[in-house]
Amino acid sequence: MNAIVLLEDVTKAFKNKKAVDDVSFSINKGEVVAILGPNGAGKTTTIMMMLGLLKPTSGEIKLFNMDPKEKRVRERIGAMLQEVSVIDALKVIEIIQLFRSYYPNPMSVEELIVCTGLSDADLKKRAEKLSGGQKRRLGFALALAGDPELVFLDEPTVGMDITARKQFWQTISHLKEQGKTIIFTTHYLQEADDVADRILLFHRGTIVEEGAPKEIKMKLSKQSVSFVSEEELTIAELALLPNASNVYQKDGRIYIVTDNTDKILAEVFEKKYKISSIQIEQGRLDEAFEQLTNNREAI
Ligand SMILES: Nc1ncnc2c1ncn2[C@@H]1O[C@H](COP(=O)(O)OP(=O)(O)OP(=O)(O)O)[C@@H](O)[C@H]1O
Repeated sequence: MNAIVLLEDVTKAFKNKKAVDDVSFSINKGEVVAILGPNGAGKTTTIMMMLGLLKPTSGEIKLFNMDPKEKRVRERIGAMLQEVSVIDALKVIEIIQLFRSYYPNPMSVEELIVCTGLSDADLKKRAEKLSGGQKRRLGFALALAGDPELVFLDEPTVGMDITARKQFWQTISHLKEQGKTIIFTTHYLQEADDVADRILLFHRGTIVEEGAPKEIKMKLSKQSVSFVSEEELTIAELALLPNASNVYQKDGRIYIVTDNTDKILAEVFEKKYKISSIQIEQGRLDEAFEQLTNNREAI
C-alpha cells in the first residue's frame, strides 16, 4: 500500500461538541489533496491531529505507518499553519537557518528563496517587520525547510495578493512534480479545482463528498428550476417531488435543484402550484457549493 496518511474513525470533541466526527480517509504518496469546507467545518482540527498537535478523542491516525508524534515522522513532514509564530527579534534568514538546522537533509536556502519568492531584502528584515503576505512566505519557507516528503498547508493563500497566489500554486505544482505529497485546506472551490488531485469536502466535522475535482464538480453543479410562489409552499413539500435533489429559498425565489429540469417542471405543473417567473439555472459551481453547505446547515 502506498498510503502515507491514514485516518480511521477519527473523532475530536471539544467539551461536548464534535469538531471532527468519525472521519476516515487515506492519502497516497504523491497526491495533492484539498480539504475543502466552510468556516468551522473541522479542517484545521483535522490538520492539527494529523500533525500530532491535537490528540483525537477516538480513532487512529498514522503517517508513514507511524504515530504522527514520532521523530522519524516529524523529520519527513513540514507544515504551514494559519498563525506563523516566530521569534520576532530574529532576522528572516536566521529563522530559516534555525529551522533548517532541525532537519537531517534540509532544502538549500537558494531553493527556499526560489520556492517562496522571499527577496534578499525580506531575508534581512526582522520577522516583526514583515507584512502579512511576507509572513505567509516565511511560513511557507519554514514548512519546506526540511525538504519534507509530506507538506501540510492550512489556508495557505490567505493574505496573499494575486501575484503571490499565482507563484505559490506554481511552486506547489513544482513540488508535486518532485513527488511530494501535499495536503492543504481552503474555503475556495476554485483553488481546490485548479491544483488538487482529490478533494475531501468537509462540513460540520464530516466528509460530505470525496473525489477528483471533476467528479465533485459534476455532483455539485446541478441545474435548478426556480420560480416565485404565489401561495404558501413549504420546502418540505417540494422536496418530496421525485426529481428534486434539493430545495431552497433565496431572495424571494424558490430553487429546486435537479438532475432533470424537464421532469421537475412536469412535476411542478402537475401539482398545479400557483407559481410565476419560472427560470432554469445552469448552476454555478460556487453556488452549488454554497447550496450544499447551506442546505446541510438547515438539516
Ligand atoms: N480549541 C478548541 N476548543 C473548542 N472548540 C474548538 C477548538 N478548536 C476548534 N473548535 C471548534 O471546532 C469546530 C471546527 O473548527 P476548525 O477550526 O477545525 O474548523 P475549520 O474548518 O478549520 O474552520 P475555518 O475555515 O474557520 O478555519 C468549530 O466549531 C470550532 O469552534
